[in-house]
Amino acid sequence: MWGVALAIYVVAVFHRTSLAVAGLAATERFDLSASQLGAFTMLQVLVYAGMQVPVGLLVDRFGPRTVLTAGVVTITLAQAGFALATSYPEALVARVFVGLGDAMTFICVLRLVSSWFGPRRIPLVTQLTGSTGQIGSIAAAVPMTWALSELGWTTAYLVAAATGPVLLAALLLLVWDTPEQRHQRGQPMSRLALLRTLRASWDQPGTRLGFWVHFTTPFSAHLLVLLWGFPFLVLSEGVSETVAGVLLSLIIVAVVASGPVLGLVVGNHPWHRSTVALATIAGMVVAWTAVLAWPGQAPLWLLVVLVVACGCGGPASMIGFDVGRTSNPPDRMASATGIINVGGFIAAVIVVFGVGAVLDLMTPGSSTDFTPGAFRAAMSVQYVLWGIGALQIWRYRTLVRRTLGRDVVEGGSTMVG
Ligand SMILES: N[C@@H](Cc1c[nH]cn1)C(=O)NCC(=O)O
Repeated sequence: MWGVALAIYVVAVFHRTSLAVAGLAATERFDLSASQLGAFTMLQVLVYAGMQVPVGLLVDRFGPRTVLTAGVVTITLAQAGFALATSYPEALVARVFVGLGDAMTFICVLRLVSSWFGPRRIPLVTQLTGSTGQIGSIAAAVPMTWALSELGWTTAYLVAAATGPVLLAALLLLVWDTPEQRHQRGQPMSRLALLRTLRASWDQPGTRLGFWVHFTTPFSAHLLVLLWGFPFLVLSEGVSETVAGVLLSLIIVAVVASGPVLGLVVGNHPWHRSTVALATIAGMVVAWTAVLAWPGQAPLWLLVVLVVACGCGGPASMIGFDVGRTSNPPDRMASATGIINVGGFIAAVIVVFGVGAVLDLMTPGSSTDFTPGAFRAAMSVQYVLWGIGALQIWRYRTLVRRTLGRDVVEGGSTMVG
């Protein structure tokens, strides 16, 4: 069951990131400007984030199997549509539906993990799920580059979409909502009741703690991988483009390698989950401070330390989901997961735009010849988010520790009420 759910998540991450290496091909095929190309990713991510809370509510109501089925069908048809699109509007609509299908995946997989595994195993399996999922983005890089050049746009994307029917068959055959029930439905709810459920999830200090953990831990890795890592390393730290590429790939290696370690630590010491999150944040702050304060260009070993520290932030963000799980009753778990997942998205958007804005401010005219000084100031935007996030984590961890006894948390049980 978990293998099938995990494969669906890996493929969703693949579809999500499959445009990253196809930018040039997309520009030629649809005759796009740079901002039109950016709109693909922006729209897809916005839909993904905007759907987190509604999808969480749908999972609580209809069960993960049903919503995951809808997700696989949606993302497969969307990717097939993207393969066949011949105009910019058609391709844009296809990317919107890729974001929609993607939004239906992760929450369902986490819900299945919490129904199928024992409380002590859940943190480790959750981490393995998150880390393994990132393999999808590796598959979307090298094999997709090859497929685009050898098979061409339409065939490459159609082959990617062809995984859908296979996954759908496996899902329908093997995935049940719980070991006892094929479908686990929640109560039908009026709009008012839905709002009440959301309110109740948000009112739980544990959901807020999860939100702030997910807000504070992964944005540094997103900042480097999504946009600014490459120019920062090349223009400010003076490494070659090849070394910059290797350092950015090392982030994914750190994500995949540190996930299981964090899962084991958190599974064995659930009372200290937020301490682990805070320690990971402290590690990133120290590494960034050393790099930014280093006179001139930082040595390579320090840049390696930096990317590894940032990579650990991805798995640390999964602690947020675990806190949300143990702070909410099962029938509200998915909506709490949706709320928590939005935290990481908000922080990533703020930091990517914040760094861009400071770079623009520090660089006269419309030049993109950013200086090391401009990069130092721009990257320092992160301290504001770390500061706010760490304070909120501290605040809500104090509240959660008052609400949930240590024995309850260490028993790994899901809170009821
Ligand atoms: N925190 C990420 C997943 C992750 C795990 N390890 C590194 N990254 C997350 O929230 N993912 C949501 C999704 O839909 O992928």
